[in-house]
Amino acid sequence: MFKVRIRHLPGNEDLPLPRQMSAGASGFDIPAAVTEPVILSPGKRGLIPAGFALEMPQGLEAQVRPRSGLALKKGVTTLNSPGTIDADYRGEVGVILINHGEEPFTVRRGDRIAQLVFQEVPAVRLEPADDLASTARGAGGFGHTGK
Ligand SMILES: O=c1ccn([C@H]2C[C@H](O)[C@@H](COP(=O)(O)OP(=O)(O)OP(=O)(O)O)O2)c(=O)[nH]1
Repeated sequence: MFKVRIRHLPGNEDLPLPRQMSAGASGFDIPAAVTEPVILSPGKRGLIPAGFALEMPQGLEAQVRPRSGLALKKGVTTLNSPGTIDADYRGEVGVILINHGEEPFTVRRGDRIAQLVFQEVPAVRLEPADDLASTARGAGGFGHTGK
């Protein structure tokens, strides 16, 4: 179990904290912290504030992921999916939403627009090398095995 500290930014104490909607849910749903409704026209994107900031232990990240219901029913998703919240980021979490649907989409205060999933991030040091170990795949990629 990891402990992640969270604080509402001033003026957002009325919003619920992100929460898991079932005991086994991976994600903590993020309520929108817009003060006025925001309308995303078809094809448009916007940065929706979440109204809170996080303090994670080093070695964790938080991913901002879409909600499948919004994606399926409205065509609304997170553009940079998954968004990355770094362990050392102390600013307000934001959700970059895009409307791929045919209808305008309205974001209202408190709407659950995305979800936060916490992940462990291994410590990695990149080591410059002249040769890389060979494999059967080699440089094949991008669909080289066919359909
Ligand atoms: O969906 C997102 C993605 C990022 N962030 C915040 C937290 C993250 O730690 C910071 C930087 O994100 P990222 O590294 O993806 O952005 P960048 O474009 O590389 O900007 P920077 O140069 O600030 O790192 O922005 C969010 O609030 N929501």
